[in-house]
This record gives sequence, structure tokens and C-alpha cells, in this order.
Amino acid sequence: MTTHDSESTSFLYPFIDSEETDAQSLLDDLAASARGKAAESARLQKASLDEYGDGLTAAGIDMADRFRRGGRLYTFGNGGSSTDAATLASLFSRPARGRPVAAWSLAADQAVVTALGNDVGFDLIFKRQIIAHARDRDVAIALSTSGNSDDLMTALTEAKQRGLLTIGFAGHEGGRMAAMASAGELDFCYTVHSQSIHRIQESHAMLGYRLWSVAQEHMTRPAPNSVEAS
Ligand SMILES: O=C(CO)[C@@H](O)[C@H](O)[C@H](O)[C@H](O)COP(=O)(O)O
Repeated sequence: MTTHDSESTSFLYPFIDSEETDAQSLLDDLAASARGKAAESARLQKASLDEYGDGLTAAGIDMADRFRRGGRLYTFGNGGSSTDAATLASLFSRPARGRPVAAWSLAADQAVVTALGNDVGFDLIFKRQIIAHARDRDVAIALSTSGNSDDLMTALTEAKQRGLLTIGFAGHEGGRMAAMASAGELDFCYTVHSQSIHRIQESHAMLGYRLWSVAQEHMTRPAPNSVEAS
């Protein structure tokens, strides 16, 4: 490896400038690390699906029933989980095939989020949007790797009180979200048992796809006791 210009690059790329490190062993280390993370992600996704397959089906059927009655979906999370929430809302509202559902990611509108955060308080950025838009036939899905974020907890509490179906995706040991579910204050909670935020988010994404798939399947079936079904 060339070592010229090492003064100017050592701050940005310290590993490249190390004379002991050759490029091949660096690539081998990176590949081994990536393989280890992929294997851990696959193991965790399988364990999560084994644990929550039935729970996802129950939630998906409940969601389908609400969507058939005109219910809408609100998804929310912080940081990386906000983009997972956006993906989920987009999956429901703009499916490549299947039935579209009115769905919004509540972190998506920066004017609303920054105004609420600045003027009212960050803890209320999702709760205030639930108050503004939600009706009792709707569904709220919150994603939190810690299971503890105040802005999500206040919104879920509000949603549950208003009669929405409430679903939480958590990580680590489940945090406050899992405690809410145990106390009957949250309808469904899926905790991905890992200490890695990124592995948790990967499993959350997979569980979200599964939930969408179950809901889609049941939305296209006639509702129980409906004229269509008899
Ligand atoms: O790790 C990432 C993204 O992968 C961060 O952006 C992370 O999502 C943020 O720190 C969040 O604020 C964490 O909040 P939460 O998942 O505990 O509710």
C-alpha cells in the first residue's frame, strides 16, 4: 500500500495508513465481519418470526378488518426507525400490487414535526398528530429499538385511549413498550431480543413486511358475517 500523503489522510482513514495492515487482510476482516453480522441478522429474524408469527397474524387480521371499514394507518419512530416507519406506511399506501390503504408516516412532514417540537415539545410530536387525525377505526404502529422513547409512548397512549388498534415494535428487553402491552395498554408488542440497534431494525423491517403481507391477504377476503361472505 502506498503511504504517501499519510499526514493528510490519517485523520479520516487511520486504518489505511497503518503500515502493519495490508489491503488483503483488511478486506478479509471486513468480509468476515459482514458475514458475522448477516448471520446474526438472519438468526434473529428467524427467532423473531418463530416467536411472533401467530401474533403478527392476529394483528394483521385485526388491521385488515379496520382497513375494510375505512380505517387508516399512522406509523412513527425516531432516527433509523422513522425511515422504517416511512417504508411501512409506503408499503400500505402504495403497494406494487394489492389493495392500497390510507397510510401516513408521522415523521415525514418536517414543517409539522419541527413546529410541534419547537413550539409544544418533542414528546408531543406524534401525539398531537394522532389527536388531529385519528379516528377509532384507525391503526397506530410505533417502532422503537429501546422501547422507551417518550414521543412514541405518549402517542401510543393517546391512540389506545381513542380506540385505535395499537402495535409496537421494540428491541432490547422491550422497555416501556413491552410493559404497556403487559398492562393491557398496548394491543400488540413485538420485541426483538438483541442489544444491537441495527440488528433490531433489520428484524423490525422483516416483521413489518410480514404484517403487511398478512393484512393484504385478509383485506382481499370477504369480511366475516358480511353479505359478501354468506
Ligand atoms: O441507530 C440509529 C439508526 O440506525 C439511530 O438513528 C436511532 O434510530 C436513534 O438514535 C433513535 O433516536 C433511537 O430511538 P429509539 O429507537 O430508542 O426509539
